[in-house]
Amino acid sequence: MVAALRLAAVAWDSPTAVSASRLGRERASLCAAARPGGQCCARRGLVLRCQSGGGAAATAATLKKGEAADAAGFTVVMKFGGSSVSSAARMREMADLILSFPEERPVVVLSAMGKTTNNLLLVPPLFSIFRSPKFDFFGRAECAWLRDCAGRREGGELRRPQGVGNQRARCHQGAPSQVRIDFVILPSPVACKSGLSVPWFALLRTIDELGLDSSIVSGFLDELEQLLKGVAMMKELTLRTRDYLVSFGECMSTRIFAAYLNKLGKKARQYDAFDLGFITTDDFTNADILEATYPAVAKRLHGDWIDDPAIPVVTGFLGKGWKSCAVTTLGRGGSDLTATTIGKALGLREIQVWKDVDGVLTCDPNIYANAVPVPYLTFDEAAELAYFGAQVLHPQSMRPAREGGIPVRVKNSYNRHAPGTVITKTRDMRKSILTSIVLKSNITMLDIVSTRMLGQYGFLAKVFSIFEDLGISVDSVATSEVSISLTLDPSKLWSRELIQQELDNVVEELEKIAVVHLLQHRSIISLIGNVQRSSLILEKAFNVLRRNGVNVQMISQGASKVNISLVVNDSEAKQCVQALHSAFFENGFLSEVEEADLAQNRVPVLVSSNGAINGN
Ligand SMILES: Nc1ncnc2c1ncn2[C@@H]1O[C@H](COP(=O)(O)OP(=O)(O)O)[C@@H](O)[C@H]1O
Ligand SMILES: N[C@@H](CC(=O)OP(=O)(O)O)C(=O)O
Repeated sequence: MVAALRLAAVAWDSPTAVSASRLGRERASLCAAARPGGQCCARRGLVLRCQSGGGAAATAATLKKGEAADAAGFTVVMKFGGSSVSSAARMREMADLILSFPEERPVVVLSAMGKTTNNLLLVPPLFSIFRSPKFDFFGRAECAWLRDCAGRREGGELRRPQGVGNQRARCHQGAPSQVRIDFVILPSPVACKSGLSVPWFALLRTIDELGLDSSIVSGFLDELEQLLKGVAMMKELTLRTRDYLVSFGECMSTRIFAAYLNKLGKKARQYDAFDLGFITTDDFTNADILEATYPAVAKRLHGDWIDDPAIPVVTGFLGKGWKSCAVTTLGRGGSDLTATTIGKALGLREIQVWKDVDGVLTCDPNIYANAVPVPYLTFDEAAELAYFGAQVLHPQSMRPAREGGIPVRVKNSYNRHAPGTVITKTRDMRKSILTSIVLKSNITMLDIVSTRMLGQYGFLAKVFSIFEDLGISVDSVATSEVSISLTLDPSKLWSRELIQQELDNVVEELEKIAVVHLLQHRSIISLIGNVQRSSLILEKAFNVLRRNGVNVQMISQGASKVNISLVVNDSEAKQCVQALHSAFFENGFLSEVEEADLAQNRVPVLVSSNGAINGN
């Protein structure tokens, strides 16, 4: 397996930009030259072409910090999330932002525009409805409409074909799923009742407004339509097909942005991550990046730059399964991970992730508007924060940055002069108590009390082996000798679409050795902070919760020691976060503690990222 991976790392044959018209041909050659040694080379497509033949051993090792940057001229990764590139105006601003740092030589990583990924995931059920016998007429009308929009521009505006409104009315009369039908057959191509837009309308408008040629994406749109028809016909959307489907978002946004940079006279080259060298596990929708990725990416970007310098514009979120050779995705928000992987592969000075907020905040601004930016974080704090539900960073994204020792800067693309958050291996924790509060809702909790059929070791081991056998991951755990309380992440259950059945199985298995209480609609509130101050954090937190009449149902402090998790009822959770935020961040609590420390002549502890004590 190791040998196969090493070969796969260098066996990429990947022209820098694949014209849409080539895609059909590429797909036709699918895996025809199937891999005698297991190595493969990805091209766009539901099934990907594999390359036969030996291939040289990996020549490029992951480059040490600074080495590659010097040789290839790259200094930073600049990753722009969907919110930063949601329209033509935003793309213009991002191009301007990149060019406003002439001293930098960036590798650009882009997500899909706006909510494209969500919207793409919404389309297959719609197509299924339209292609069902009952709505066949509308199905055909819809396909014609899409073709019409893709192919035609009139006075700079996309026009829906005649009669769509009528069809909508008819549809309303007979449709059992009116809401869904509303969504697709909308009065205007870019807006609809639900507030969502069908992805490619916004995309075509963007191309138009940037003065680019729609041929950049027309091949993709044809392919997308074929794919959707296929899904509707098969009445099946596997995880593998889902990944392929959503990959269109990043493949198109990067092509548009690279074309726009080129139009501005700034030479850019588009890369699909699955062609660039991103090799992953075959866990569709949640793939892990394999080690072979680093040398492959470094070699390719480096080589291309030497041959013909151009700003690389890379698709975030995507990879290639090392066994299947199919397009994989890195989990929602995975473009952050793409960025840090490239940062580590090239040994860059800094990784910048540009968002729509002023950095990592003291809590989710959607829960509490008084949230303020956190200026510094350690990789451990950021990872814990992401893992426990802060949507701002992908949970795995800190790993490559930590391994490569490369600072990550979270910046606001809408407010570029705001300092943002700098994430590094260690930071001065002397004044730090609580850093951020994270809420993860809709958690399932299990209280498992031994019936003493097994000894202590046997009990714990058996409980965890049941979870392992059923492939369910556990988030937080609190144990005593004969009981365990633990929480399960709903997304990990939902992603496998077996929610209730799986829970029933777990409970049934556990009941063979324990009394089990299944508690749903719970939330985990994670207090990310300085573990050296955990007593102070807990004292303050419990005072606040008591005053608010909230009962904590489980407490857990992870081994990383930057996180204390409290489980409360879903219904109380938001109010708890707001109250905790006010108490810790808004009422001079920090100054009070500092004064108390000074009065007691206590020298605060200097702590590194993982809680190791450096001084006392
Ligand atoms: N602690 C937090 N700090 C900052 N943003 C947060 C936090 N928790 C949740 N968020 C949400 O994360 C969003 C940014 O992440 P994301 O949508 O993935 O950005 P992008 O798509 O630009 O990469 C913010 O708009 C905010 O609503
Ligand atoms: N487009 C993907 C990947 C991503 O990273 O997006 P964003 O950077 O906008 O969170 C998603 O929506 O999950």
